[in-house]
Amino acid sequence: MKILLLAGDGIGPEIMVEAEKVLTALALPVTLDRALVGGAAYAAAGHPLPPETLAKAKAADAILFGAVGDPRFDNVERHLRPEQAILGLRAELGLFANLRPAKMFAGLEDSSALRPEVASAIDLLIVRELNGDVYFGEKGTRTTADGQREGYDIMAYSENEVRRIAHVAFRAAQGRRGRLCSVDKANVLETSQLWRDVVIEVAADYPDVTLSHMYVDNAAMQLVRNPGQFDVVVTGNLFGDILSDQASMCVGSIGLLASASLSESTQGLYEPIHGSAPDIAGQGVANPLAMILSLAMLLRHSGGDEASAVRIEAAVAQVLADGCRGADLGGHMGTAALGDAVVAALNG
Ligand SMILES: NC(=O)c1ccc[n+]([C@@H]2O[C@H](COP(=O)([O-])OP(=O)(O)OC[C@H]3O[C@@H](n4cnc5c(N)ncnc54)[C@H](O)[C@@H]3O)[C@@H](O)[C@H]2O)c1
Ligand SMILES: CC(C)[C@H](C(=O)O)[C@@H](O)C(=O)O
Ligand SMILES: [Mg+2]
Repeated sequence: MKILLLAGDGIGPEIMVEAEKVLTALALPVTLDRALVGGAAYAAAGHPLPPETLAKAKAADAILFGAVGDPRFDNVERHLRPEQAILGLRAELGLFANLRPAKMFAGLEDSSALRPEVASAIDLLIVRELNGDVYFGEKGTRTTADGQREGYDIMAYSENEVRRIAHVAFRAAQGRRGRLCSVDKANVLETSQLWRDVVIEVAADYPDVTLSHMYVDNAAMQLVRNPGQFDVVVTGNLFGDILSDQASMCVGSIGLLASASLSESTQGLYEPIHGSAPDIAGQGVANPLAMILSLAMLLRHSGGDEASAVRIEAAVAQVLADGCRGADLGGHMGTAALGDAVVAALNG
């Protein structure tokens, strides 16, 4: 398997080193390649997703992605901003299905932003559509009739886009506890009404899955009131982005949530849900566990290597059960020490 490592910006390179340690410890028959992406690529080559990087991504079986984003480039033209790299990869590779699992690790109940008895029940999967919505609709700024500046981003979903993500979500629910909650804003948005109608149509193919619907404002509330009620949540690009960051604090830290971005093929991109964390970059304190868990998802979904994925996940669970904590979880272990602890648990 050919894996492309795109470390990116901020804490991206720091946490990527730890994932590479884990990969080395597993001694799998993989070939690794690297390329610049994000602000690092913009600084070196004038574009956040240079053609060489995109070509390498297309040729890879899987991509392990750190994070992009650099405050130095927050004011460059939008199409050259570091974040365009990840958006470009999602679009160019047809990565429409973003799986973001959030599960309470044993021993972390007191680290949740929620009460331990509420948090301990969390075992959910957010299936976020990744190729549509306001992210990819027509956007711009214009001048209104009365001379004001106006920004706009068109929210749109075609029925085919909804149908294909709905199938992914229903199949995921079949492999879990058989419950799917579709989150939308159908009381206000036409986009969401079509979303809901199509999800209901697709449900006919999955009589073994119990489908429910929830407005996104209520979903945000229910996620902190009683997160244990959720099994699989399917939602659009923007709502999924927001709800997944929220879910991360319900299980203790954004430094724990991994993700898989999947296409129609076995090719996928795997990344933590967090960003480049400029506020802690370069200090060696970033939590590498989301990155390491993203590697596990890579091996499972693109590598077909369930055994290695389970080994990594068990090692991470062991490390957390043993009390290893970085600053994000109220502890003192640095990025490298946490990576070393996972490797030790793998070998132990
Ligand atoms: N997929 C991506 O590459 C991605 C995702 C989200 C944000 N971003 C970009 O990252 C930059 C920073 O964005 P932001 O600050 O809104 O979000 P962020 O996720 O980078 O950071 C939010 C907060 O969480 C903390 N945090 C994040 N990851 C952590 C980790 N592994 N360990 C410990 N603490 C961690 C940060 O220190 C910060 O306080 C922006 O340029 C943004 O566009 C990129
Ligand atoms: C960096 C940004 C474009 C990205 C998104 O909004 O999808 C990030 O927040 C994420 O969650 O991966
Ligand atoms: Mg996000």
